[in-house]
Amino acid sequence: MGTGSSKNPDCSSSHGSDDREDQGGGQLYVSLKMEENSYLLKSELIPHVYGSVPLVGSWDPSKALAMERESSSMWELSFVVPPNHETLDFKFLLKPKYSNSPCVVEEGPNRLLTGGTLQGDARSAVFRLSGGEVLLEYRVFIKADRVSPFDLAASWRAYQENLQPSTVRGIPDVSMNSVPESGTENCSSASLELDLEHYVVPAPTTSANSGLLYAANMTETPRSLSHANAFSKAAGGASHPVSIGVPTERPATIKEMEVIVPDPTIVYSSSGIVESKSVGTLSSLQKQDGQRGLFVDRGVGSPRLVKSPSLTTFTVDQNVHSEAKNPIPAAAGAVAAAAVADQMLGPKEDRHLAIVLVGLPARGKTFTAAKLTRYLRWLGHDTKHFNVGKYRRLKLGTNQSADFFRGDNPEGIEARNEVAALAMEDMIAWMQEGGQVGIFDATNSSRKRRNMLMRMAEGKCKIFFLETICNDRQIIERNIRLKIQQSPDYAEEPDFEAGYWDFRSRLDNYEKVYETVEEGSYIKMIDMVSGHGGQIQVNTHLTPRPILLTRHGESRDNVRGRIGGDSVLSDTGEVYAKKLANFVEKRLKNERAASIWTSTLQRTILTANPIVGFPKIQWRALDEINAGVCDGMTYEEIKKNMPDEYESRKKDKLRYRYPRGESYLDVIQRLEPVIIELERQRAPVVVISHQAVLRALYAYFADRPLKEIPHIEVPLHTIIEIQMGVSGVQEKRYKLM
Ligand SMILES: O=P(O)(O)OC[C@H]1O[C@@](CO)(OP(=O)(O)O)[C@@H](O)[C@@H]1O
Repeated sequence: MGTGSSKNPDCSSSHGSDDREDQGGGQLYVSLKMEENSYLLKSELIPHVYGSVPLVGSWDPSKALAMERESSSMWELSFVVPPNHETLDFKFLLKPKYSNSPCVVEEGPNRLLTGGTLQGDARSAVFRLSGGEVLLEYRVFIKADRVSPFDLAASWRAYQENLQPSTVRGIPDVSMNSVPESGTENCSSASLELDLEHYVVPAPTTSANSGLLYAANMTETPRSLSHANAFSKAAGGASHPVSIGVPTERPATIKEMEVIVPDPTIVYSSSGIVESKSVGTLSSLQKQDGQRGLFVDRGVGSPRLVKSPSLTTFTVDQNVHSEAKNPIPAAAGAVAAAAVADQMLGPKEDRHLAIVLVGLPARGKTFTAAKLTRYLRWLGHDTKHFNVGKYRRLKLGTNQSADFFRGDNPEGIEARNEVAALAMEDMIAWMQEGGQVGIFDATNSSRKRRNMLMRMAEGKCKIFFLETICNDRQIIERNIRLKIQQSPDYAEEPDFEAGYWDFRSRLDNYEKVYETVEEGSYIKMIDMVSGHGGQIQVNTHLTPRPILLTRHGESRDNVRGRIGGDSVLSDTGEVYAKKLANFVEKRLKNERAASIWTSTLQRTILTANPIVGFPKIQWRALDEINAGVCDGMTYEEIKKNMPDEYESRKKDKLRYRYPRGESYLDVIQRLEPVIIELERQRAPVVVISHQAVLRALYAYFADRPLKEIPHIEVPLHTIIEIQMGVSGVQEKRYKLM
């Protein structure tokens, strides 16, 4: 996301020790303030900061950063730098906000900021106006605090949401160098500039950055509330449409979980074979933990599924599936439920499925629901996420105290049931219009509430419960803190502690009446402490890590315009391979582990060749779309010799299947194990693959609609960095050549 505000120094030189310092994580949050002493002289000129690094204009006054008025006499500018930032030389200047003249630079030498500390005295800033006759003086203050990535992310989100100063745990908004200067390079040398920011190119507007930040944001806008006019009325009695700009909500988080899935679609056998009927793939469970070097997967399945040796926590709901013998292999709730959904969508009359979340607050329900929604949509199921909290806030406002959630507060219970019923009605109405999978996101923590939902679903859709149980105090604590920072329920609570204790007491109220699911069909996701009891690790974790997607270097077939094939790299492609190795070395230099995934085709393997120091894994699932009888032809040749095929593909590129080859839909299906594995990885992964495959993978992370997949731009010699973490999914693109 480019939070770094100053250029990174060459860490291989004398800055090595700073590197170590940085490992504690976090950034330096620097706040510069100027106080006007000359009250008599209110100037139209706005204080700005300009200085030696691009963040502050590289000494170009027209690019100086404007300070914001904090109070009638105080001006403020805050920004974030790495703790080991290079020395920043800067000065204050005065100029109008939207013009560069007049422009008055402060008197005296440059100011120096090193390690977040201002060198020398924080002397006043003195400006000479009106030909030197008038002196304007400001007192200068500087403060630097180390802040955690969570706080930064929260602050940045607040900034993006509000586009105005907000305060998140006392941290005002962050100024960021979001579009660093980019440049292209034509030289044939394979080395890269030390500063990778040099290669950043803007991501497309529909990229992963565009709207994925708040999970509850993406949920359905309550239609029942707008239809029933249950919401706002203007003073004159005229009704207003329900505002879509409702307060937003961050997903709570789960660090890692075990999924216990009484899943009718996955057949388990003790031989370690897993068959997922949802995708028709058959893959062997293979254990290769700690493996280094080249591993060749000749099948399309996951090369790295970890099987649990323990059955102790495996719970099977007999209502759902009485034959399951083994716990499932590593798979997220999202994936398991996708398989369930697939199976349940068989007969025509059963083509609607409600997945009802169950769990105490701060157990990661919204996060799970958002992931499920994304995954099911990517698989092609029409899926919607209904968040009951959003309904509650729209109908009842955001300022409900903990008392509202008491189990012995009949009005509170009634109001909460009412909004839950409204959301369920909306969900069922949407299904009756053709919607397939509805994800119903609320605590649904009592049997009575769940009975109500089951009754409403009767004859209309299948229903199963997905319970998220988390007993890890640390994870819960972290989720609670995120909730206070990010939930609209506490947006108007300036006092973090007050919000914290209110939410704690809300949680107590829920805990007193919570009833775990024992009825109907259900899946339980039970927390898991890594390494305890041989439990399965699944992919629903939030360890921030980048996934780097790139096509192979240009191939000889690319040069000739031939599709498919298995040719080697062109000269340009070879240069890219070297540059990529250089890039990977720099980008991942601070990572303890990472892996390089390629297809089984030469052009990706050769592209990965110069990369050293990381294990490489070949996946057949990452091979390019199989062009069948057209393999090796140019598009022109296909048009000339097989005009009907050419036209059919043009008409429906997503569904078109090359004779004896594949369609994009086929590619998406075979990528399922890759997605599961990518989600599960805790370390960075570099995926070197092909145009069609990367379109499908990218679409999953960027949440792009199915129909767009065959047309997504995935240029050669460009790296798409996807950041997966608590703050959602973000994207950055580097163009190396
Ligand atoms: O679906 P379209 O747009 O044809 O793109 C897929 C094509 O991209 C190509 C290049 O044209 O992939 P690749 O990057 O592997 O070389 C073809 O091999 C492949 O058939």
